[in-house]
Amino acid sequence: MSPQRVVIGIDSSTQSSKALAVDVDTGAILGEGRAAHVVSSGAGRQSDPEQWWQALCVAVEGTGHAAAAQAVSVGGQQHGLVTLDADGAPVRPALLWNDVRSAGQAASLAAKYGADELARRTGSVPTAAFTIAKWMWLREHEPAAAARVAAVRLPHDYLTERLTGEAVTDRGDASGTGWWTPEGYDTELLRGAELDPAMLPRVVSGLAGTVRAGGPLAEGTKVASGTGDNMAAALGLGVRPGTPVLSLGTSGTVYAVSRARPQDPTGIVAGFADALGNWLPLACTLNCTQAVDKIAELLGRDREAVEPGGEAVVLPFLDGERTPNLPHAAGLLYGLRHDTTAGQLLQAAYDGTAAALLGALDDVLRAGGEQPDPDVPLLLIGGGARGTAWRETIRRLSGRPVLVPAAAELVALGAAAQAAALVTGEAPDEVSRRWGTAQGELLDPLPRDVETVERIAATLPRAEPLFTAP
Ligand SMILES: Nc1ncnc2c1ncn2[C@@H]1O[C@H](COP(=O)(O)OP(=O)(O)O)[C@@H](O)[C@H]1O
Ligand SMILES: O=C(CO)[C@@H](O)[C@H](O)COP(=O)(O)O
Repeated sequence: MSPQRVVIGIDSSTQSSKALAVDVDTGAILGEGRAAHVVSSGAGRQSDPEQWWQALCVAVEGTGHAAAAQAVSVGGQQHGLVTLDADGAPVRPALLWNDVRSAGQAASLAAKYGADELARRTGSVPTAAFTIAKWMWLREHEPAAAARVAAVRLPHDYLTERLTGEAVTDRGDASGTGWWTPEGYDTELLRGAELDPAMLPRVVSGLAGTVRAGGPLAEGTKVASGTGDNMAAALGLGVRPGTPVLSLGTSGTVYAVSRARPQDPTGIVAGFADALGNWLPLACTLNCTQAVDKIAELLGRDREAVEPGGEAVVLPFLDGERTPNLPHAAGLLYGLRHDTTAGQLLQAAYDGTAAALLGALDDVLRAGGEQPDPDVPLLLIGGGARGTAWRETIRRLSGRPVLVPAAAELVALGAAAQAAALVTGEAPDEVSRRWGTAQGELLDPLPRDVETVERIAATLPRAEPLFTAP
């Protein structure tokens, strides 16, 4: 019998690091580790990159297979601005994807270059989430810190560099910066943002380097390029173009792999690259599982204790919002009556959250050149996909069949597939398909609850004046 071949895939997401040790030949999960991250509250959202590295080490050790792993790869939360000084130490905490303080800088980019032009060049009209807006915010608000910056990284680049010593990124995560184009970094946009391209990592695919001494893994272990967490989940599912995916995590995302390059000038759909040679049109909400959990907590109810009926509408924009692009919004409850129950209010929070994502689903497919087909199952992933109330809400508001993969950690699995590809020579998405990672429970379609969808859609424009900048 040939010896077992093991790889480790890591998901460094907003709330935590998760690592899976996976058998390369069978896809069996041999061990799992995790460690929580601290995210700042109040004005802005920040995390200390050093803390991600410590969490990665704990999670990798928690798999119980760190020493045996033949290869490793990191999927990470997208867009975050990691700034390093000349010694490679963080200049300040990373500005995260859900920090909306950079909304003004995103708006000024659109005003300067035009939304059409930005979408044509970079695939996306940047919102506050994009790294370029964060860099501009830093230069404006903390010039002394910006002046000390010698290198700019994304979260997964930073971790790959801690593992290997190599300053590298991949096309998928790079496509969320706002300065990447398929031909390379956009030097004009970088000049406008006063960022020296020499401070950016090289874009690689496949092998990023090997593990250097001092971390949780054996020296010389192969390290794959890694990618952004949504690109990693797409790889982890092995999805083919046109299959829609909806992810319920800290962020809500809806996306599909496409062969055509998306360039949506409305800004609803971000025109990301996937981690291979295709594209990943994606819409993202800032408020997803945590907003619903917060409302359940305020109501003093278990997150599953929903009740049908009533006419309440919750626009769950607790952190401001990105889809729709309302960075200055706050949460709103409308339609309260004497007979509204707490369970109905909680259901309204699920509905408002899901409607924002599902409303962008067809836009995502069309941006990638696909015709939406309501009979194609929607793949439902992320922590929220474990919950019955979430599943039923998505079924009812989408009217589609919903497939919930049995595998829970698809970002870590996608990273593991990248690592396994280095061992076997296969393409990472072929590895995932061989592992059968998308298999799971297929839930039949429910009749679409058009009344609720329309009630939410009608409330938003009426509330919009409340959501503009004070
Ligand atoms: N059984 C469950 N039912 C509903 N929601 C859940 C369940 N387990 C976890 N969650 C939600 O999943 C979220 C974490 O999702 P995850 O995809 O791991 O997040 P991240 O975006 O940080 O990777 C938590 O905020 C929690 O609300
Ligand atoms: O900003 C986006 C996508 O554009 C987010 O999806 C981040 O990538 C964070 O992901 P999670 O921590 O929620 O997985």
